[in-house]
Amino acid sequence: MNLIIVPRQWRALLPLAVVLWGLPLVMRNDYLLLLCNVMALNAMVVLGLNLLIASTGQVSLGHAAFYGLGAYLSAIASTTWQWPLFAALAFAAASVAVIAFLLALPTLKLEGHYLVMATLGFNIIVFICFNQMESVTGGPSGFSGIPRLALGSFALNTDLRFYVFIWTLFLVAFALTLNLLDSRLGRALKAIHQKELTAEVLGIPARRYKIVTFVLSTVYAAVAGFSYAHYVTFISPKTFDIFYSVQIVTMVAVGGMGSLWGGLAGTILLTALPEFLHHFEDLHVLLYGLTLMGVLVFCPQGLLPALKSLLSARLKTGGTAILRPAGMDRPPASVRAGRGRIVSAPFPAGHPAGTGMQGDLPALKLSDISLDFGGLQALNQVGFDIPGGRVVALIGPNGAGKTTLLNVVSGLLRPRNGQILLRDRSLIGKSPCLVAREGIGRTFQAVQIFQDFTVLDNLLLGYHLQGRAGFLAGYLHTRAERREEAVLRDRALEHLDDFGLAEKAHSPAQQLSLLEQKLLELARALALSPSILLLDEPVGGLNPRESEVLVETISGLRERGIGVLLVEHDMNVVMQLSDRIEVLQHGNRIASGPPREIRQDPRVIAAYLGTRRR
Ligand SMILES: Nc1ncnc2c1ncn2[C@@H]1O[C@H](COP(=O)(O)OP(=O)(O)OP(=O)(O)O)[C@@H](O)[C@H]1O
Repeated sequence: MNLIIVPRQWRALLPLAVVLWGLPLVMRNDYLLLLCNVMALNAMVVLGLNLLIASTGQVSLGHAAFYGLGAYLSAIASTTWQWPLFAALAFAAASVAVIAFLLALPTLKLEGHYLVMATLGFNIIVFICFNQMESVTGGPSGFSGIPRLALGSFALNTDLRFYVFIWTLFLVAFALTLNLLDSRLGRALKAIHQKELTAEVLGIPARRYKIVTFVLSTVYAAVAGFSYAHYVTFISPKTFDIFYSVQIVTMVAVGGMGSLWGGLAGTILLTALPEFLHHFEDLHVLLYGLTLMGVLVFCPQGLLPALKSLLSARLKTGGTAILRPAGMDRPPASVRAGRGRIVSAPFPAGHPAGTGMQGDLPALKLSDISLDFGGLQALNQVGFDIPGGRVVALIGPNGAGKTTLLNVVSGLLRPRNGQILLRDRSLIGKSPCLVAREGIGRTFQAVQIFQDFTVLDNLLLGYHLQGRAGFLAGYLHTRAERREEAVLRDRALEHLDDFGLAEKAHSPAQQLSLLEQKLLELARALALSPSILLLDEPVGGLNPRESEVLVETISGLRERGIGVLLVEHDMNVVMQLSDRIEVLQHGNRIASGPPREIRQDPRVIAAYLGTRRR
């Protein structure tokens, strides 16, 4: 096997393909062949559902309906309207995609499990339609006379031929899905799944991607439905009821939610199990239930992830696991040597990096921002400017409204009234994703690093906006997509080096010390090429020596013309870093001025400095 031309993510797929294609040579049993064909159809629907779960964390309880729509629409097009099979497939897939889009549009706007409810309801409605629209669907008696699949003049009219066709189709779909998840878009989708708001402030359009992924996942079901209809040549509503949707979700849950390989394992197990348990006659339902319960109780994360954790635990106890090296908590060598400051240009050419105007012209202008949480006035007509190349500190006692103001600026909260202008462009009403695109980067009070991503992948999320490759390029891993990814990786590695993190580029981010995580989060925000950076308690939790590293780094941002809005409780850091200090108390701006004035302002001393914990 030439590992150079086989993409990394496909390497495990090749042995699977060999096993699947070789199986009919040893398995000369028509019944088992039929069972394998059913397995492949289920695996196709599960693959689509797993793509949705892996990338957005959303679950659908309506995939049986999309499977059924694929089957019925292609049956009607090819039988009633006498369309060629290829046209029937295109019609069925496109119609399902449009229906899924219309369903996702209002549903995915809402947070939580509304998609589950909506798809459950949708499945019930579609099932009723299949039964009631007798003149079109044949009603409960079913739809017969569907033409068999054929590739040109080659009819797939035996179980064996269909086996080769459907498993090959599945392997292709599996390979393409692995490609997608391994691409820039796949990285963004996984980020949405884990921390949607963090993904949004990095400029990733979470809602759009969720809708596209949902639509794509239903197309897998439609293609499986098409294959099923033209394999069995007769369909009836019973096959596509809500129980099939539940069965599909169970296969995903048993295998491992969001794990493509786990989904395949779950499908094989749950398709084959009832057939083998039939030997136990009346006991088969009980045994099936016990097996399901056993898997879900002992491996709640699913079979494959459980197996993985078991193997890695074994490796660790055997002393072969990669352990965190001693001294990991110390700042990286480059940082210790004073290289924590950004020394090389982290901003690519052609991006508006550092276009915040230097001097005292405002890059960001906040006016009369007010916001209430129910009866609590968190911000009351707050307004000030942040010039490019300056650090403006926002201080105030706990609950003064500092984080709320950062959330308003970054689009996470919408103020009751007020205006936010970034170089004359209003940010009011813009989503966090659009605000990020306008050139506002931010870090969070509690570090928002994707713990199980590598350090490099975390940083690459900050470069998402600089990529152009879409879903199709991700699926096909086109040459342009690979080239673009390579450029972004080089850029990210260089940027990591500026922060002394290059050596750990391929380590999981959870292995980083707090200082390193904070540096990574800052590096990621800077990867957006922001003109304004919002920093929420950047030195919180760090010791004085570590704080120094960050102070030096933040101070260096001035040279780039980046305007910084710094929320910080550490007064030494505030006095050291800021060009101007804004003071909030109970959502009101009570003072503003250079550090030496604020230090002596009696209102500030009374409101904040006098009451702060020592
Ligand atoms: N989502 C929310 N819902 C209701 N009240 C909120 C919400 N977020 C913040 N608040 C309230 O708004 C006020 C301002 O909170 P905010 O977090 O902005 O304060 P802060 O100045 O950042 O405080 P700290 O220094 O402790 O982080 C507080 O009284 C807080 O309890």
